[in-house]
Amino acid sequence: MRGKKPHKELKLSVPAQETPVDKFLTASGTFKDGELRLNQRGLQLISEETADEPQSTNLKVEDVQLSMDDLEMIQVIGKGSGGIVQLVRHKWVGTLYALKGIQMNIQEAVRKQIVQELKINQATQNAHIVLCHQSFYHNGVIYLVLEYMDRGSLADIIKQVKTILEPYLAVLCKQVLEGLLYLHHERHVIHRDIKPSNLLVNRKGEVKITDFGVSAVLASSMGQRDTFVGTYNYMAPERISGSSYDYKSDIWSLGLVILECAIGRFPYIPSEGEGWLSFYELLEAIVDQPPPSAPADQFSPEFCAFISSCIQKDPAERMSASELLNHPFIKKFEDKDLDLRILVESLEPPMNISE
Ligand SMILES: Nc1ncnc2c1ncn2[C@@H]1O[C@H](COP(=O)(O)OP(=O)(O)OP(=O)(O)O)[C@@H](O)[C@H]1O
Repeated sequence: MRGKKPHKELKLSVPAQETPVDKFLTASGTFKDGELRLNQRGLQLISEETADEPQSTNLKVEDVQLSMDDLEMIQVIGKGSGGIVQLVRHKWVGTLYALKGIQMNIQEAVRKQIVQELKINQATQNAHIVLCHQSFYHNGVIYLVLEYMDRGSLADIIKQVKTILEPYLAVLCKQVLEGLLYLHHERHVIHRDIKPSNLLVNRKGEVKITDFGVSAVLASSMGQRDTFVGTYNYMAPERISGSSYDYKSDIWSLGLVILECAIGRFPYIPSEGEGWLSFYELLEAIVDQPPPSAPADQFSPEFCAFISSCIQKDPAERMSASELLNHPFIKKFEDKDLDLRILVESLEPPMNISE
């Protein structure tokens, strides 16, 4: 088996229990799961105590509720494990949105992800988190109306530029850390799926975190009870080995992403001339091998130290988001007035859309 090409993205789908969709639908076509109500007129979260009371049809929405009829489809811009993401335009106002549709084939794990994503999105407002304007349920699909990030994801960017220089990495990383600081400290949320395709960029040079499908609100300590549907490449060793984990698992993932952007390839490589034997071999490498590091002959001491402060196998040795925001690598470029716009303007946008 040796000599095989490395897997690009290793994904594992856990077998899930199917529950008939009508278990979650009321007679009026409202998707209902615990404290969550979602229909064509929008989303409502109600407290657990009132969850079993008769349904109020009076859903509260902040603004005028969007429906499918208001949106003109432009094109598909992405595909994730939950469904497709389309670029849409508001027919009357002209605003562009990314419409993420999640098919309600209603497997237990998928349903949990959606409910989680809706709850976290509903409560989250930060300059470095992709805004979810609204959500609605339509014909068996749950839709999230997301802020459109017109330069796509970091995965799209590194496909084009191969590597990103340290000064830009510092600016980019600072924005992700601010998003993580908000999630960890203010919302007590572990994102759990920080990876290049979940860090989105716009033409203003803003970087924002998205995709809360597998995120978790940390109560006291987090065990290994959750099933995970997604990419394992960026997963921290303590999560792979089933130990308890916390916010620091996001820091590990961020470190790997930033190192990947710097060196132009996923940091774990198989031994010379050999491919990964299997998905499990990579997981084993993450758990058993020393963590990857930035080559000292190619990068500044500050950058190497920053990467090492993130990619520590012992989570207690990893810095927190707030500590990393004060790291010399981030500080070094803070007063240089560097704008990520300069980098993104030189790139091909994922598609040509005129607003
Ligand atoms: N708000 C958005 N603006 C612009 N593009 C987006 C937006 N949200 C998602 N996309 C694009 O759609 C792709 C798919 O997103 P999605 O969150 O469904 O899955 P993913 O993170 O790529 O994969 P997975 O579901 O396996 O985690 C993203 O990689 C990105 O390119």
